[in-house]
Amino acid sequence: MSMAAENWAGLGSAIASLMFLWAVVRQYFPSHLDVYLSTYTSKLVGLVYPYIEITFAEYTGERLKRSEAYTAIEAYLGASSSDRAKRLKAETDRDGAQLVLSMDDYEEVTDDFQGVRVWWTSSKTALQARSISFYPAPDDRRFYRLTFHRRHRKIIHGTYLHHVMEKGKAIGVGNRQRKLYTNSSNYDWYEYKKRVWSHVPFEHPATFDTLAMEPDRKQDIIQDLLAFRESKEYYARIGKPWKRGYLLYGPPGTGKSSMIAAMANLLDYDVYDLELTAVKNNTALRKLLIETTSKSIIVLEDIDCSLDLSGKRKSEAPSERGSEEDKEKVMTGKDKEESKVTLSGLLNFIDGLWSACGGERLIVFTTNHVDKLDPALIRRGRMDKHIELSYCSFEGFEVLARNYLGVGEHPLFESIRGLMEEKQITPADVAENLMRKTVGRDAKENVEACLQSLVQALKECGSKNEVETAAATETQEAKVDEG
Ligand SMILES: Nc1ncnc2c1ncn2[C@@H]1O[C@H](COP(=O)(O)OP(=O)(O)OP(=O)(O)O)[C@@H](O)[C@H]1O
Ligand SMILES: [Mg+2]
Repeated sequence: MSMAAENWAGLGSAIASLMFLWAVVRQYFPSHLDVYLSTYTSKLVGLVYPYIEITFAEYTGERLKRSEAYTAIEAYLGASSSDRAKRLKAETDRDGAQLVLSMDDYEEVTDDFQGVRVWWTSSKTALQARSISFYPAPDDRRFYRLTFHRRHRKIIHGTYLHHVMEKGKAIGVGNRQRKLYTNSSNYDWYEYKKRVWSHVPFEHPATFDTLAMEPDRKQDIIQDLLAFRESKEYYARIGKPWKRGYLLYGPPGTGKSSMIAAMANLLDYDVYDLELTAVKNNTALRKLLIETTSKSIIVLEDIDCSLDLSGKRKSEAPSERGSEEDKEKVMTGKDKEESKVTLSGLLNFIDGLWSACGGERLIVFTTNHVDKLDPALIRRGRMDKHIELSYCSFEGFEVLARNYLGVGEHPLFESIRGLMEEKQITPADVAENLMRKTVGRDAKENVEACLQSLVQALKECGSKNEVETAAATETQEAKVDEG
C-alpha cells in the first residue's frame, strides 16, 4: 500500500505542477471561459487522483484569533512527529519558559490511525505586501494540509479528526504555562486587537499542604474543588453554567490569597485577578468576562473595598428583584469618575449571563468584612461556598511548624497550645515568627529560636475576650455615628 501510495503522491505533485502552469496560461483566457475551465480541470484531477486534501489555516476569518484547530494540530504533530520528522523547529513559548517543538515548514510526516495512513504537511504562502496598515501583520499564512485516500473519507471525518483535536488539546493543556492575568489595558501588536487582560506566568508556590487550617475543613474544600472539576456532565444535566462561586472571608493575614493560589495549583487553572476599581463600567466588565478562558479562577479581592457594595441597595431599593433602574441608581454613588460598575452589573457578571462561552470557571471573592456585603451578592447560587479563614489554631500551627521548621513535635509545643487557646494570632504572624532567623545557625538552634519568638509574640497578643470586646465596642460606636 505504501509504495503505491507514494507513487500516487508523486503523481499528485506532478499534477500540481501542471496546474500551476495552467494557472499562468489561464490568465490570458476570457473570464467567462475561465469558470468552465476550472470546474473541468478539478473534475479531471478528481478522476485520476484519488486523494483528498484538507487544509487547516493558522488564522481564519478576520485574522483576529489563531484557529483552535491549527493550534491543536500543531501540538498533536509536535508531540507525535518529533521522533519522525527530519526537520523540526523549536520555539520558546510566549513566556519564554519552555521550548516547544513543531514541524518545520514544508515538512511532511505520516500518521497511522486504525490501519489508515495519512500525510500531514506544513506549509505557508507568502502574503502580498499590504498597503500601509495600522496593525503590523505577519508575512506568511501558515497552514497544515492533511492528505488521505478517498476510500478512508468516513473514518477520517468520523473519528480521526476528532482524535487529533482531542489529543492536541490535551497536549496543549499539559504543555501550557499557567498564567496570572490582570485587567490593565494595553495593546498587543501581534494579536491585532486591544487586549483587556495582560498576563505573567503564574508561579505562586502555595498548596493545600502548606496552608495552615484544620485538616477536616481543608479536606472538605479539596473534595469540593475536585468534584467541581469533574462535573461537566452534571452541570449540563441540571442546566447550570459550569461555574462555582467561593467567598473567602476573615481578618487580614489569615490566608485568603494563599488559598486562591493553592486552589489554582490544585486544579491546574489560570488565575484572573480582577481589579474592579479599574473597570470603567458594566460593558467593560462584560467584555472582561467574555475574554476569560475556561479552566480559570476569576478573583475579586477585597470586594468590600472595591466598590460601595455595602448593602445600601437593600435600604434604597425595596426588594432584591427591584427594577434594573433602582439597582443602577444605587451603585453609581460617589465614585462616579473612577468606576461605574453597578451592583446589578456585578450580579449579572456572577450569574454568568455572559458566560455562554464555555464553562469551568471558579469565581472567588475575598473580604475582611463579610457583614458589610450586600446579601444578594453572596447568596448561595452566586457564592456557593462560604469559607471562613480565621485566627491560627494549634492544628494550623502544626502545619506551619512542619513546613517552616520541619518539626512535628517539640517541648515548647505544649505551652504554645495553651497560649493559642486564649490568644488570637493570625497565621501570617505565626509564619513570620517561624521564618529562619539567621543563616548558618544550626537547625536545632534555629527551631528553638523560632518557637521562643512565637511564644513571646503570643504573650504580647490580645486575648480572645479582649479582642471580641474591642470589636463589639467598635461596631457599637460605628452604629452611633451612622445614627
Ligand atoms: N492559613 C495560612 N497558611 C499558611 N500561611 C499563611 C496562612 N495565612 C497567612 N499565611 C502567610 O501569611 C502571608 C499573608 O497571607 P495572605 O496574603 O494569604 O493573607 P490574606 O488573608 O489574603 O490577607 P489580606 O486580607 O490582607 O489580603 C502569606 O504569604 C503566607 O505566608
Ligand atoms: Mg489577600
